[in-house]
Amino acid sequence: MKATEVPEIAGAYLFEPTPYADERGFFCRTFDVDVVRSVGLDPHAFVQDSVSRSVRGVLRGLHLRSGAGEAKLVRCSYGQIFDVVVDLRPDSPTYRNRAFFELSGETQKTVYIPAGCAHGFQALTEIADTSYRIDREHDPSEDVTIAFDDPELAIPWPLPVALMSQRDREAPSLAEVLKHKES
Ligand SMILES: Cc1cn([C@H]2C[C@H](O)[C@@H](COP(=O)(O)OP(=O)(O)O[C@H]3O[C@@H](C)C(=O)[C@@H](O)[C@H]3O)O2)c(=O)[nH]c1=O
Repeated sequence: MKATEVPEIAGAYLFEPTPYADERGFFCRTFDVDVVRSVGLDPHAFVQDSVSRSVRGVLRGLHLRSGAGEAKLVRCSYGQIFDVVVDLRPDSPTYRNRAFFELSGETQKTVYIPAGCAHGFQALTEIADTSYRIDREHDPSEDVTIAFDDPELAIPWPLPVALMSQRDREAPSLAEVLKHKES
């Protein structure tokens, strides 16, 4: 497994596994304590693993966590997603940068997203399963949502939006979220 820095987002990493393919399909390691530790992350920090299933065109996000935030490992375990990270840490050298990834069940790449960044994705295949590891227990009272179509962010979502949660549909703009954060 290879770990590389994500140039657009300070402290973010991309983990690329080496799949072993044969006539049955493939085998591939998706998490390796030694590799995670080699880039300075604590592999034992992760406390919850989750998966979401989405149908084609579903958009989830952009989500941010208030308080201490939440670092996460994100991987598309089946299908394909267009994945988006936005740096919203005011003290970061890459503040307000965006990064885009194509994650898929074929490559099994994992993105490490530092706390303080917003995250969202769109499902590109009929079914797309997205797996997470998070470093703090989920707490819905800390959920923050930013409009997926915020003009300042101008994210090039590849497909028309098929479905979104009510929370995501009603999300405020980035400017409103940042104003609230500062007050
Ligand atoms: C995210 C999450 C949700 N839930 C519950 C709450 C709710 O009843 C149900 C669905 O939650 P949501 O609608 O928030 O799920 P979803 O919109 O898929 O939220 C996810 O979006 C992507 C973009 C992320 O980055 C994730 O961290 C997470 O915020 O699952 C948990 O129990 N644990 C969790 O970690």
